[in-house]
Formats: sequence, structure tokens, C-alpha cells
Amino acid sequence: MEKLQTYTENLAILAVQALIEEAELTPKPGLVDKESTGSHHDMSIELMIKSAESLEPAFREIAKVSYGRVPSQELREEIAAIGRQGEIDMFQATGGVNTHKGAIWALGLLISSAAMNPGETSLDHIAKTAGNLALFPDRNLPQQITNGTRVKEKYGVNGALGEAQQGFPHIRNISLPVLYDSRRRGIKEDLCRLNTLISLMASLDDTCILHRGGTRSLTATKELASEILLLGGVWTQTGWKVLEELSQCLIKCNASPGGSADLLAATIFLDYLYKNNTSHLWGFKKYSLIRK
Ligand SMILES: CC(C)(COP(=O)(O)OP(=O)(O)OC[C@H]1O[C@@H](n2cnc3c(N)ncnc32)[C@H](O[C@H]2O[C@H](COP(=O)(O)OP(=O)(O)OP(=O)(O)O)[C@@H](O)[C@H]2O)[C@@H]1O)[C@@H](O)C(=O)NCCC(=O)NCCS
Ligand SMILES: Nc1ncnc2[nH]cnc12
Repeated sequence: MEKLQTYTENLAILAVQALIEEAELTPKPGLVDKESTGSHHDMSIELMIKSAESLEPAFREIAKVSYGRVPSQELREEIAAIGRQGEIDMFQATGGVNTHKGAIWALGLLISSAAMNPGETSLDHIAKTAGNLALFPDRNLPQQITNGTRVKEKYGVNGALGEAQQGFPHIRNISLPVLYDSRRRGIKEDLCRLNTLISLMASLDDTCILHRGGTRSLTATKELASEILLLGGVWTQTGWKVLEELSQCLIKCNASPGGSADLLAATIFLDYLYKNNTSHLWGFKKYSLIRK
């Protein structure tokens, strides 16, 4: 019983850790990091960390109710209710700023899946099970117009809901392979993660970029990010130059790749599950232990 409690608590701790590591990764184009607030006028690195920490109780609760279960309508609605409480906690911590709504969604589903499948080391399986859970409709979802619903209707994109319901293809097919490939080349971890973010930006239909900057911004973002990858990655001299161009472009059109940032955090979370074969999750106690 105590072991189970440690496992579910540690899933929550790791998710918070992943959010903090995403926020602290510096530099990041258009996003909040340790040196810049990117295209955001109402956020700071301190606010991002406070927001991440406020989510631990909701993440812990999601892990606890999901443990040993299988995807079902009932579980979907249970975690939706906890996720919505998590959003309230986030807005309370940030004084009404939307720092991590997309991250609560992605990480909430992935934590639930990891708790449903204790000891599972196939990240593909964890992402797909999370997708199966997201396919159940949330019948209690309040009918509200969000940035995402507006943009999805206008541009016909899938957004955060579609990404999850397809079992997170951007994580399975792009970000995890790019992270591992970058590491295999012996590149510094921060640059591996930055390159991973760029690989997401090159492909994701990020509703956060679309709602602020329209298709022009999204197309420019994807083109510049793809160019960085074609040039060999952020660690090349030419790739780094285009990265600077991408940052300026996002700031100029006031656009932010918030969806890609969320998926980077989700990638870091899954990577932690894989790294130590999950057995470490049954042991350690607090994320101060794994902070760099
Ligand atoms: C299904 C939900 C995700 C709700 O979907 P919807 O599309 O209605 O939601 P949005 O409010 O638009 O939030 C979606 C957020 O997801 C991120 N995102 C965007 N594109 C993608 C993508 N292609 N794939 C994955 N993720 C994506 C993004 O989050 C980040 O950006 C946030 C800031 O964005 P924005 O709201 O646009 O804010 P600003 O630009 O600051 O707006 P203004 O101030 O200018 O107005 C930031 O939070 C990042 O996290 C999108 O914003 C889901 O939330 C839901 O149904 N929840 C209910 C509870 C539930 O079921 N939970 C279960 C799991 S816990
Ligand atoms: N680092 C970041 N900056 C701005 N928005 C975000 N949403 C998630 N992570 C973010």
C-alpha cells in the first residue's frame, strides 16, 4: 500500500519536474525561459514555476484514481473533473494567467495512463492508452468558447484534443525520436531538448500560435523550425542563426508556441519514465532529489 502511494505520488512529482525543466530550458523561441518572457507580457519564469508546483495535488489525484484501471467513460469523467480543478488551482496560483492549460490536459492523460500501466516501459503503449482514454467524451464539459475552439473551427485543425485522441503522434513519432537521436550524437542535454522543441514546432498545428498570429505566423514558424532541422540542428552555427531569426519572428508577430512547449514537457515526463525502467518511481520521495 505504501509502495503504491509512493508510485502515484512520484508520477505527480515527475510531471511537475518536467514542467519546471521545460520552463527553465533557455533559450526558447517565443516562450518564457530564464532570460526572457518571449511573446508573453503577463508571465515570468517565477510564475511558470509557481504554476507548475500548484498542479502537484491534481496530478497526484489523477494518478491515484487511475491506478490499475483501464480506459473507461467513468475514469475519463473522473480525471476531467480533477483536471478542471487543476485549472482552477493554476489560475489561483497565477492570478488568472493561463500558463499551463494545455499541459494539464496532456500530462493529466499521460499520468493517468502511466498509473493504469504500472511498470510499463513502452512509451508508445503509454501514449496510446492515454489516447484511448481521451476518446471517451467528457459529458460534463461546460459548453464554452475557448481560443482552441475558435481557431479549430476557423482553420480546420485538430488542436490539443485531436493530438491526444490520436495517442500523441507528435510525441511518439517526432519528439521522442528526435530527443534520443540528438543524445546519441553526444550533444549537451539542453541543446537536445531545444532541438526537440524545434522539431515539434516544425510540425504541430499549435492553436496558441494560430489564435494570436493566424496562418501566416504558423507557416513562418514551421518553415523556420524546419530549416533549423535541415541545417543539422540548433547546435550548428547556421542552425543557431535561424533559431535567432525564429525568436525574432515570433516576438514580432506576438505569437507563442505554447502547445509545443506543453508537448516538450510531456516528452520529458515520458523520458523520465523510460530512463529508469520506472522502478525508480517506487522509491524516491521528492523532486528536489532529481533537480539539476
Ligand atoms: C481539450 C482541452 C485541451 C480543451 O481544448 P481547447 O482547444 O478548447 O482549449 P484551449 O483553451 O485552446 O487550450 C488548448 C491548449 O493546448 C495547447 N495546444 C495548442 N495546440 C496544441 C496542439 N496542436 N497539440 C497539443 N497541445 C496544444 C495550448 O496550451 C498552451 O498554450 C496555453 C496558452 O494558450 P492560449 O489559451 O491560447 O493563451 P494566450 O495565447 O495567452 O491567450 P490570450 O491571453 O491571448 O487570450 C498555455 O496554457 C499552454 O499550456 C492550448 O492553449 C482540455 O483543456 C479540456 O477539455 N479540459 C477539460 C478537463 C479535462 O478533460 N482534463 C483531462 C485531463 S487532466
Ligand atoms: N515556457 C512557456 N512559455 C509560455 N507558455 C508556455 N506554456 C507552456 N510552457 C510555456
